[in-house]
Amino acid sequence: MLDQVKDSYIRVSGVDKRYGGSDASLVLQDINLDIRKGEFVSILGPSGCGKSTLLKCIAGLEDVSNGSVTTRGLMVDGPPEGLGMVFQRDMLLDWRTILENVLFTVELQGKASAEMRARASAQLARFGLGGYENRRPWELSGGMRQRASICRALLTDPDILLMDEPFGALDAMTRDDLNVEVARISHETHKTIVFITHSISEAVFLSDRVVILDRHPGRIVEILDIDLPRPRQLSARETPKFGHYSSHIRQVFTKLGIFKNA
Ligand SMILES: Nc1ncnc2c1ncn2[C@@H]1O[C@H](COP(=O)(O)OP(=O)(O)OP(=O)(O)O)[C@@H](O)[C@H]1O
Repeated sequence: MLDQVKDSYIRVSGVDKRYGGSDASLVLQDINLDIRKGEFVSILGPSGCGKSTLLKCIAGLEDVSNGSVTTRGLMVDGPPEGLGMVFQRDMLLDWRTILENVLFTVELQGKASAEMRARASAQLARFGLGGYENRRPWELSGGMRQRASICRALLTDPDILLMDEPFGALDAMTRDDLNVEVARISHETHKTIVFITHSISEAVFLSDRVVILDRHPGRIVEILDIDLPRPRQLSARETPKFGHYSSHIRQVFTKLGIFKNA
């Protein structure tokens, strides 16, 4: 039984999702996905295919219309314990300092303490933000802000991390830098991570498996295993195997009519 839960630490089973009434159009259709404990899974697909909706269903922020979602063997019917989220917009509050922002969620949960404060400071230092604790978000670059929001998500040491296109708004160099950071977190902490992205190379670089979605309605067309050694550095992107995975995904999107000029 324990192994079964480990192999389907997150289980999405026969999930359909419509927003609105039963005659509203399907956003997700028959999604089936088992994510193992400690696995890094990316959800890759075109705009509007339902990636964020799928993540919200896993996070218990949206109800499913059919099917079920479980985490650690328990039905999801609201945000589960031990789950951290990072969004595309960093959601930092301008009137709070960076340290106060990192502490915001634990404050809401009534768990703020001197120990949490010390942990938040240590976390910020680890993410290259030592000395910025008392700055306001608008004094930081986009990459630094996103680092702070990752610190906030990690503060209570959740073993599941859901990341909704966290680096989509960042420049390419900052994004590369944060990709390496996230790969490090995954490798060192063995958290179970579900990561939404539009970027093929980001998905291949980070993942153990890439889930490829089509749109209208959103459905899984392929789940690709990425067999590249870890820990991964950016140089992994120059290897033939990396090129093979990327070109395979491009071909899938071309066949689906999503890429016209591949
Ligand atoms: N709260 C909502 N109410 C009604 N429709 C919604 C809601 N949220 C999303 N949708 C619709 O569901 C579909 C999928 O949206 P979703 O944001 O999940 O896609 P996505 O793949 O994450 O898109 P993007 O990559 O552009 O962020 C879209 O047609 C969107 O308009």
